[in-house]
Amino acid sequence: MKKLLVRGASGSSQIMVGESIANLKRYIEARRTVIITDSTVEGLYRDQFPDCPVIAIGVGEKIKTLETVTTIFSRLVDLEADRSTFILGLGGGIVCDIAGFAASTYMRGARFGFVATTLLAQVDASVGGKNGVNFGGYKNMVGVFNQPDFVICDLGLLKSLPVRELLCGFAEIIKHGAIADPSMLDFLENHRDAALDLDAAIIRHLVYRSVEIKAGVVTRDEREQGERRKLNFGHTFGHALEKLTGIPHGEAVGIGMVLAARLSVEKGLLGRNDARRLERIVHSYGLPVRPPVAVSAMLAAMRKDKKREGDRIHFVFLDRPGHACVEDLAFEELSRLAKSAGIA
Ligand SMILES: O=C(O)C(=O)C[C@@H](O)[C@H](O)[C@H](O)COP(=O)(O)O
Repeated sequence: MKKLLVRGASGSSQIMVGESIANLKRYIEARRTVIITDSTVEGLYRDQFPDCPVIAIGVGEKIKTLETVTTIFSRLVDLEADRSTFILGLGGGIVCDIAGFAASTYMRGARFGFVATTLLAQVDASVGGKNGVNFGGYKNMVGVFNQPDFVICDLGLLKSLPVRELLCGFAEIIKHGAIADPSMLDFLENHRDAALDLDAAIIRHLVYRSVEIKAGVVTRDEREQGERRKLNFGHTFGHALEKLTGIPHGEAVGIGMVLAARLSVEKGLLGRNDARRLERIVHSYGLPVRPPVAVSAMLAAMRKDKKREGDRIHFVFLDRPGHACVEDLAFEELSRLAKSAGIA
């Protein structure tokens, strides 16, 4: 097991890559803990849960709402949970986002931690202290920055993931390589089969390196005033796609990265071959690379993105493989770029 630290205003968060759910009792006091999970994870791992009350929510992006949080609050009240109660989110990105938000707001804040059960949650969603829910169909519109005490990334749990869900996690791993580490892109190309087979050493390296990159960025810019915006590479198009089509987050981000790379070429920042290479990598990890809806519709949906400021948005480009830059861009300029790139 290897540990990494995220330092935030609300405290530090210990990310344990390779720790096992079997050791959970070392990190929590079962008699003071309430577990928030989803029905799928409960069905798979209930026998490995410590002996404490369980709140099981439904599955899928559609339940990432304030209504679900309200249900959780009612259950916490019924259970007589108080501020000394520890909330353990045990599941994928949606469970972690909701559990972190419920914990951060229940009685003005209870302590919380996560066991991240999906690849996407381990390399991205559970790390960094963004907790929240969707609102009005738009992604993560209501939430808080608040670091979990710990995150357990049990790599053994990944074996039970449906393939489509596993591939979504690779989208965020590719993103970390694309924005911060060119050698990770080489690694992803050279070890594709082993990575997809969840070879222990390869997946440990990819999860650890992803968390290392993200932990560094978040520690330097927890509140997303500058560098953290780079973690949104592919997400401006991605979130619009999720809103319009309901495709899973990782697939939307994969397509979003391909589009953002093409706009980076159009802007004269990135070489055409580098954009094509990124597209090949995304495709080779079984992820779609073409948007199922018109880019013009995505551009319209982006106007509701929470990163929008007036008629401008912070858009993440690549200026070389393994390096991102952020520009404050007018929507008009974004449309013009998309048109001249031939994608709108
Ligand atoms: O942690 C971040 O910061 C990120 O942007 C990482 C994203 O991959 C992640 O999907 C995040 O939840 C998106 O945040 P949002 O603020 O764009 O909703």
